Amino acid sequence: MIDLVALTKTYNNKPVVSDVSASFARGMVTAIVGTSGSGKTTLLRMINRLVVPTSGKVLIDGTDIGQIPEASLRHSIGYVIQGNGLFPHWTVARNIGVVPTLLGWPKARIVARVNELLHMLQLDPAEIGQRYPHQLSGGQAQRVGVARALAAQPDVLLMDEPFGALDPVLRRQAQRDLVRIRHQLGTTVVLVTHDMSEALNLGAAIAVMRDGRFEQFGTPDEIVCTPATPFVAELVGEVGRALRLLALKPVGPHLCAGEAAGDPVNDTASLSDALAEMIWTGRDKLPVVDGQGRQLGIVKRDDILAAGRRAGPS
Ligand SMILES: Nc1ncnc2c1ncn2[C@@H]1O[C@H](COP(=O)(O)OP(=O)(O)OP(=O)(O)O)[C@@H](O)[C@H]1O
Repeated sequence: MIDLVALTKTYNNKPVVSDVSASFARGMVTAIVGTSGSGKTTLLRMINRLVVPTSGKVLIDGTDIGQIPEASLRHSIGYVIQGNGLFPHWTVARNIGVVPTLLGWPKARIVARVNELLHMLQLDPAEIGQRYPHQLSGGQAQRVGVARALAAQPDVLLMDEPFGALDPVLRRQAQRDLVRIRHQLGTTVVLVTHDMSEALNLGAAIAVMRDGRFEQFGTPDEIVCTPATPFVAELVGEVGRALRLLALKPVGPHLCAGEAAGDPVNDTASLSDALAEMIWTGRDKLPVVDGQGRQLGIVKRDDILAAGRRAGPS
């Protein structure tokens, strides 16, 4: 758990982060979203003390990070930035092993850890490990940057616009990597992005930042359905709100008994994916299966439409 307590940073008497208090849940992705200059990066960098707060504090699992020596703090928190920040004259393997090396891990353990991370990020250690950063594609370099941040098994991973330089296909892949990593490792992730769709897709909680403050801090559902201010509503976008909502909800809870023809959807697919499949194939119900391909029931178009409708009087 990360607690921000009245966290404030001023530069030249101008507040850049103003009196922010919030708790980010352990093992979850918290997304910080906002326009350029709203203070997202400054807030993120106060969590690993790359920026020292003017006042207030950050607690990680109850410990004030101001009390932890800087070197051990940085080593215990993974940090991923846009453009990956790899050392250009070092091989991929050496780049990934940098923090374990600084921590004095035995060589064999470092090699094993580097290989394990490359495998986890679906990169072939034999092929990629000995390359230099300029010999990698953008997507590969981004994955190596993530592997490096995870090398010393941090509990917390800070990510600052980590997917900003990737094309849309690689971006989706990298987002899926993040979901998998968090699931496998239970890492607490704080993700800075200016892209509300990315925040809604990845965040269990979302902080919408403006002028150094949190305008709203809530679940994706709350941000979409009950935006706290006109600014949040504008970021979410009035148009397409129903589809955003459907993208957040899985098919599973909307299952019902019955028969339907054609290709099935998975119960973990989103309602928006199920609806898109219905539109594309001209069906009004789809068979639903679980991860092992077992039939669970069907999902109906009318139920999906109802799930995307706003609650309360229209
Ligand atoms: N070291 C610094 N000295 C003075 N001002 C700074 C410093 N670092 C950041 N700022 C200012 O603080 C404000 C917030 O910057 P920050 O980088 O945190 O915003 P951001 O929301 O991450 O923006 P972006 O999305 O463009 O990266 C900006 O006005 C920036 O110019």
